[in-house]
Amino acid sequence: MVSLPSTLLFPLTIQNGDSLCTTLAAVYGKAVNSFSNKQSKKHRKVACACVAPPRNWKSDESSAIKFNGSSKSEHLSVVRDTEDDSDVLIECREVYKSFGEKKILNGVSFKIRHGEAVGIIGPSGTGKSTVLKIIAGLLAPDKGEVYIRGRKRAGLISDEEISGLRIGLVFQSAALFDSLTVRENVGFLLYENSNMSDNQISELVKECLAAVGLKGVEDRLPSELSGGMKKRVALARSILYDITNDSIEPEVLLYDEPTAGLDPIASTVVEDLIRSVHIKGRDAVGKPGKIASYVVVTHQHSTIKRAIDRLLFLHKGKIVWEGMTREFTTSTNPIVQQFATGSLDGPIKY
Ligand SMILES: Nc1ncnc2c1ncn2[C@@H]1O[C@H](COP(=O)(O)OP(=O)(O)OP(=O)(O)O)[C@@H](O)[C@H]1O
Repeated sequence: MVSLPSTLLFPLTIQNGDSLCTTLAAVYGKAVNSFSNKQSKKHRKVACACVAPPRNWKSDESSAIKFNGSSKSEHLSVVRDTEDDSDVLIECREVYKSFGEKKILNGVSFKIRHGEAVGIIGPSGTGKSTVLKIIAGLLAPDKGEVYIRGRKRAGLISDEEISGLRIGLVFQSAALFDSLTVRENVGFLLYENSNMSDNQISELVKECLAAVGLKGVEDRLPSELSGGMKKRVALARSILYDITNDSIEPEVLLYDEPTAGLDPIASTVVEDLIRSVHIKGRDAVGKPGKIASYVVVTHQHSTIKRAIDRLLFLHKGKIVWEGMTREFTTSTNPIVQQFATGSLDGPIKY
């Protein structure tokens, strides 16, 4: 049973022409405009979050790096001594995905460990968002496996009875429901899926908004917010969880281009927020963050430098390079060099 309040669902690109709200509502299993009437608070299975019994973690190792055989890294700062995978939260093993005739992923393998801040970079259209959707269980791979805390996920997240790890996807577009207030947007899944009272949810929403530096906006509609504020609201929604649920599961957040379209200063704010809600950060009210690990898909250099410790470079359906962020600009890999400098000359052709 999964009742993850903060997990957002569905591809960024809505393929069938549905509005985002309609589509999200469909995923949540009800129409948005019935939201205010519904107070049944019944638990329901939603298409999200993930698998496996809790384990004990080793100490945090944000700079931990592990190779999967399909990629190379240079100048390793930290080499893990053994094959101890007890801190692996998510693993993609030889994942393939095509859309029709179009082969997108061609054997993608990597691991996300507890405490990590990982970035996925690479040319446009190379399948980065597709990887996030596969990790989130919104798309099933054609071939290959996804392991969540060591347990193989059979198909889509919605098909399975799962627990042990919450996975949240933060959309590039913020994906707020236009007709709902900020409070209703942030608390949406708790109103829908938890047994918490309205007052409890309201308090929690307030706390989460404060954690991302937003106060007094609960009654506003999304149309009354700036783009950067909307992103913060989306972030607040992603860190909200049911405090009455006894099982404390680690959470991995997946950010799809969180700073796209923002000015440099607004980008810095969002980058720092991403850091602040991580377990190694402190949020806007000084509390330690709750997010165990996160994965960011981005094209922005500032985001790579500021919010990411380890990078995976996706090209032609494979991870062709991985390494620590500081190795990115000094890499001798021609693909990485071309990407880092934005040069037209090199192996990446448009
Ligand atoms: N549901 C889908 N149906 C058909 N094609 C799809 C679908 N989702 C993605 N694609 C195609 O798969 C390819 C990879 O898309 P994806 O969004 O994962 O790339 P990306 O690396 O995130 O791109 P960008 O950096 O431009 O955001 C694109 O050619 C896209 O058109």
